[in-house]
Amino acid sequence: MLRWLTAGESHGPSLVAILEGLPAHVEVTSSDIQDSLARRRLGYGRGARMKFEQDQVTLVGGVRHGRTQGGPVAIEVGNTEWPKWDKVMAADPVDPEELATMARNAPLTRPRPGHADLAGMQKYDFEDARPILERASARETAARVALGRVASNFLEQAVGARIVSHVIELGGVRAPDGLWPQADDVARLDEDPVRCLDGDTSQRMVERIDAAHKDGDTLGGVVEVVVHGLPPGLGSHVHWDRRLDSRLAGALMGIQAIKGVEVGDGFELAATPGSLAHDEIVPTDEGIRRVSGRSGGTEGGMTTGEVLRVRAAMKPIATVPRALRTVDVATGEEAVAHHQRSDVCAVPAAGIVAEAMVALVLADAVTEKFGGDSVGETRRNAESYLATLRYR
Ligand SMILES: Cc1cc2nc3c(=O)[nH]c(=O)nc-3n(C[C@H](O)[C@H](O)[C@H](O)COP(=O)(O)O)c2cc1C
Ligand SMILES: C=C(O[C@@H]1CC(C(=O)O)=C[C@@H](OP(=O)(O)O)[C@H]1O)C(=O)O
Repeated sequence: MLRWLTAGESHGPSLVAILEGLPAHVEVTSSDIQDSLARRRLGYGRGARMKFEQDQVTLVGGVRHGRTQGGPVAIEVGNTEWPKWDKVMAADPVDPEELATMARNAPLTRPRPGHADLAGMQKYDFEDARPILERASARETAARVALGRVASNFLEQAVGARIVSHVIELGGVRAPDGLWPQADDVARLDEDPVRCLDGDTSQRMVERIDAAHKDGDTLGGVVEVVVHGLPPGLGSHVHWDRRLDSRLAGALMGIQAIKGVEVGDGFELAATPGSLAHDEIVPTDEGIRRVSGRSGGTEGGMTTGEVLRVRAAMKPIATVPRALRTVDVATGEEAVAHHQRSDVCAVPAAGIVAEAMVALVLADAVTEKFGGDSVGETRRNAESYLATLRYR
């Protein structure tokens, strides 16, 4: 079983993340993690902060000479903007007179609709939205992507599975149906401004972002995560919380701003007759296969061994430049929501975060099915399972 946690605030000194339960000998380096974090910063429509801030990775524990040791992996993602926030976000008390002179520390009393601000202030008893928004911010997804890279190295080394995501819809512009990336398409997708496989659609998505930016508006969209090379039988039909689709859906819904998840053709299947909705099973030279991939590679809460495909729908960025109405909680009067800067659209980045969440769920399912205290042992267990499958 894998366990993982993140801690840290958006403008704190760093984010920290711990992953426990991985076997020894998973090859991973700080530069692998740095590469994955750089991918999360990509994407047309992200705000100024993505350009001036850097992620500084330190592997604090669990890895020696490029390999895991079997203990918890601890990663720190430092934030180069910290010196500007060292008083406002200090852990220890700061002289209130000094704080009072800092514009950055002015209480945020006009909660932004679509954010955790108001419900968080009510729940945690704060008159200032700062302590809420600092932890609610999607800055935290950097820590998840760092852990996700360790998990995805494990998946590739243990069972040969490879993960790739792409943007299939952005601001209402939709890519043609049926386009799925191969694992080797990652570099090409990373070069596209919106990580879309289809060049014409990508161009229209970029134009839509430009129009929204000009209008003081923001956009959402849909990402799809595709995993090649998974064995059949990860997850289980026997109980709701062991079903892989349930675990994937929970993990994806746990990403900031994700409002819907589909497995395979998801909602479209609900409108399709049964004769056309399922993936027929046929004998082939490579063994028993499905003729289509509508189910998204799971049946009965288990992987089928076909391509896994899950989608996540992201709502538009909530800090809308064209100010939304709110209430100033200091006065009780009508007001407009706080806005300093924000992304116009972060759908491409959400795809990278979704890859990380899928990697963590699958790595957990692989350790559960195959066990192993070294990655070699996990691999041997997986190979022996595959070799003895009666129906393949
Ligand atoms: C990668 C990523 C980047 C985001 N960037 C912003 C942003 O710049 N501004 C903003 O208002 N919300 C941004 N969000 C969404 C917020 O973090 C916030 O959590 C969300 O709007 C609240 O949604 P929830 O109700 O699903 O938690 C981003 C989300 C993700 C996944
Ligand atoms: C910092 C990151 O994303 C931030 C997520 C975010 C939000 O409200 O979620 C708001 C923006 O931050 P700020 O309000 O400070 O401009 C984004 O830049 C990041 O992804 O590393």
